[in-house]
Amino acid sequence: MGDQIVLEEELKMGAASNDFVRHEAVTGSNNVAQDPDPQPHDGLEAILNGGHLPSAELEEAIRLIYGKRLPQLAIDSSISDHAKENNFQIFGYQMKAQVEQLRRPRKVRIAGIQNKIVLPTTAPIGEQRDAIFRRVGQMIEAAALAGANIIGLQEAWTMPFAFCTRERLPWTEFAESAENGPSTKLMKQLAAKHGVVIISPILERDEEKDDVIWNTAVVISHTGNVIGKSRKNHIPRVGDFNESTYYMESTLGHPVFETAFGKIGINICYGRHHPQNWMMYALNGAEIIFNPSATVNGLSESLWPIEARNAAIANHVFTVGINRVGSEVFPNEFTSGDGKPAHKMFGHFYGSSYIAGPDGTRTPGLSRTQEGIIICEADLNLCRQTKDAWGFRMTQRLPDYAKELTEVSQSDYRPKIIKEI
Ligand SMILES: NC(=O)NCCC(=O)O
Repeated sequence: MGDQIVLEEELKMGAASNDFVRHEAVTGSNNVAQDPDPQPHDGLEAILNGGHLPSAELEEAIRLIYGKRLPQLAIDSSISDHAKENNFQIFGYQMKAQVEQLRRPRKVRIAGIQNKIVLPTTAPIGEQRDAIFRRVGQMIEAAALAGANIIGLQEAWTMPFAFCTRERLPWTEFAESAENGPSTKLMKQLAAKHGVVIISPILERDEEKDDVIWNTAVVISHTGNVIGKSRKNHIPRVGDFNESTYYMESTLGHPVFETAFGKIGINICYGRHHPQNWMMYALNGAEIIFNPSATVNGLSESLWPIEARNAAIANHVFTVGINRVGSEVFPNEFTSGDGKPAHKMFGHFYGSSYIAGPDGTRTPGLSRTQEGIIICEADLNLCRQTKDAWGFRMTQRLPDYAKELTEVSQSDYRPKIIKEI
């Protein structure tokens, strides 16, 4: 309970700062006209839960949208009250498997956390970072108190998503060592204190090797040790996602980490558009694949509910889509290379984090506008059960595709299009 009182105090501070950022975002000079979604809707779940549908139709809508109505996971009222008072959501669901005779259920509570930046992007870098540390630290505490075993954070959670600016300083000051940088130190403490695995996606400065920067997810064991790291395999060159200015594609391949709670892989953001990326983590043995993201409305929202869910189905795994939330305003104008006026605001990061199961069911999403924690108690036996039922591993004909892909990837390859003569 002591923890929870600290949590409450600190969360109040975080919520107050967040309101400030939201206010800045909509009133700052030359931003109002540029914000494509100045008053974002809270999302599908707010519509479904808004009492618009008679109960039979609501049930049918839920079945059609999510696959089925998943049983809710009971969250202690002291935790959900804390969350409400401090302006973040916390929801839990269960994805069950059939009972087997020879294997015990392998229940694991998987959590995803979506957060906003706390201070304006004009604040000193150390202060911005520490304020985010406090807020996310508090949300991790809440997730752990709700029984989460593996907690995934959003892409580059320690900083504003400043890559739109193409400026180096001050943003590259957020980069830190994956092994012993400030966020890793904090995550190690929290992981050991609560016995949870944490996936901490950061901007990495490889201090051991040429000081280069990477987009990296650090995996911290429930013991508080760093198990390893995975890096972003596909770097976007779309819209304002000017990330190729800062870092290169990973050279680490598709590592899978065996944690105390299951085998996990991390497919960072833009990698979710690449089915082979998900597939390689699954082929390397992942049972849960996290997709820490930062993406905005007007670009990817129609893709978001489909991609991680489809990957769960195609690969017989659980997937966790975690997206940043809020609007971020930068001190200097930048352009999007589309002939439109220069602006200071990156669009609206629409949150909507969710968890999907190998059987194609998914949890409802978190809000499009609010910070939150989504938890799913998943029985990992469902991976093998679905594999046995659908058998994609037997029917996917990998050797044939390997041969054809080798041919297609040669520069002199020409598509085999057969035309009527
Ligand atoms: N962070 C990132 O890779 N965003 C690209 C946009 C998207 O993939 O939706």
